[in-house]
Amino acid sequence: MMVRNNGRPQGHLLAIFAIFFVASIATAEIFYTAFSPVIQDGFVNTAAKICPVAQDGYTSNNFPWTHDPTCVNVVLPNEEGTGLGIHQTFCTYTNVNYNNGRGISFVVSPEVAASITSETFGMSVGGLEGQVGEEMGMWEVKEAGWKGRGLFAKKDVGAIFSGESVILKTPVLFVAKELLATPSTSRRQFVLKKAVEQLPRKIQDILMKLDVSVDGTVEDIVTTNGITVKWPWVDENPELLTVIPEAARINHACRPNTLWRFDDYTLSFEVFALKDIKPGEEITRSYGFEKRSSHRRVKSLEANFGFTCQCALCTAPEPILSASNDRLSEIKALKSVLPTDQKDTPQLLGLLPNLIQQLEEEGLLAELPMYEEILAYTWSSFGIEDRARYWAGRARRHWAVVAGRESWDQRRVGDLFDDVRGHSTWMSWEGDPWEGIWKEGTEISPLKELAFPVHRI
Ligand SMILES: C[S@@+](CC[C@H](N)C(=O)[O-])C[C@H]1O[C@@H](n2cnc3c(N)ncnc32)[C@H](O)[C@@H]1O
Repeated sequence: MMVRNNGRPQGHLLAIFAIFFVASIATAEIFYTAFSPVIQDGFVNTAAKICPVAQDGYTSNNFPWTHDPTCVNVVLPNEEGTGLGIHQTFCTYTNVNYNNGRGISFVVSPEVAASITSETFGMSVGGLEGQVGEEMGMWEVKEAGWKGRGLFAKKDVGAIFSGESVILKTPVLFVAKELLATPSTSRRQFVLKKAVEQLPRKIQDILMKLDVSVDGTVEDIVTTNGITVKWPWVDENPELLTVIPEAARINHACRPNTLWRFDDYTLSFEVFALKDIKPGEEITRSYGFEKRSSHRRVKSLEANFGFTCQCALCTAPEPILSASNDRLSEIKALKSVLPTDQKDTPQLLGLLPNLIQQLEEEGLLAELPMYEEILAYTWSSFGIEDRARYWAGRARRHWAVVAGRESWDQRRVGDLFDDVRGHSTWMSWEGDPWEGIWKEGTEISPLKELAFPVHRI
């Protein structure tokens, strides 16, 4: 039986290193992978209607779908990318009633479909919809020059504050990225078209009017507007492209004013403000590559998304671009010398304030709280209360934006902020924290940190 547990590990740390290394490791899950014993190939035999999907060890014909799945067998490229590999089945699964009649279609393997439980369907964010974004008059779709149309904060409402939700919707389409890599063009297009045709008419019309890049097929709509999410409920965590028509209008910026999160349990997709957005300002998100230098960023966006970036940074005058490139190099260099051995922890006091400052100046805000939190634990471990509290306060504020006000991350560092001396990291460093910290001929020095003002939070 698959166990779904969105809870995260509790407990404290001389957390500095744990955060570093554990943050990137996905929460371990026990995955239940089902295999559909009868796969009908919709392309070969379009009359075949039944494509049973195993659920919790039992087999049911169409749960929770309102249409019988339609499947195709395709050949995937092999792992080396040098030729064709194994055959794989992908099917269209639709629930036309999902989320108060918004509807939802998946074009995925039977294993992925089998991992979607009735619980997920019961937890849809239907109740919250209608309170966020469009319906609240927060934003509107308008012309955005070279970028086509875009999403803008409405002029006649106040600012959208950092952390505030801008869009909270369920996707209407999920497509396995693997399918898009197959050479079986007609089979691929067959199931993709089916997935749209089975959705409610209103959503079909909205989907088919989204921006396109090549030929206006459903595949083109999916690749132009889809956002990549990982599906953690089956082995190998396949990537799915998901289309949320409202979010699809958001243009790319290398220094965006929103971030998004996808809850793979409730299937809710939320776009939220990363910083305050003024009335009339364009709402942007990053499609990726934001840490690369300007030239490489533009090339990567062209290669992966087929457009030449016209965002504020990419079109900025040369001195601004080169200052940004310098900061990006500095950020990379600082990250590369961060200590990986616990005995070198004191070096963090010199390196992290510099890194945080560069990230802040560069507008790479999403990365701030992790480093601020590490710094807070470091000061706490050396028994310097005001500095531990200062950095914990900053980390807590930034986590509340980046991970959410109710997030575990925000609460975790909040524990330190609320009671530094009672925290498990307090005075946990054994020995003299200043020993070996000044390295002859290097800039690794805590002096920079000591120059940081300690504000009352
Ligand atoms: C997901 S859509 C965004 C909304 C789209 N502009 C529209 O009119 O619906 C992605 C497309 O918008 C355009 N676009 C998005 N961000 C851009 C940017 N920074 N510079 C130039 N074009 C951009 C590109 O044509 C891209 O293929």
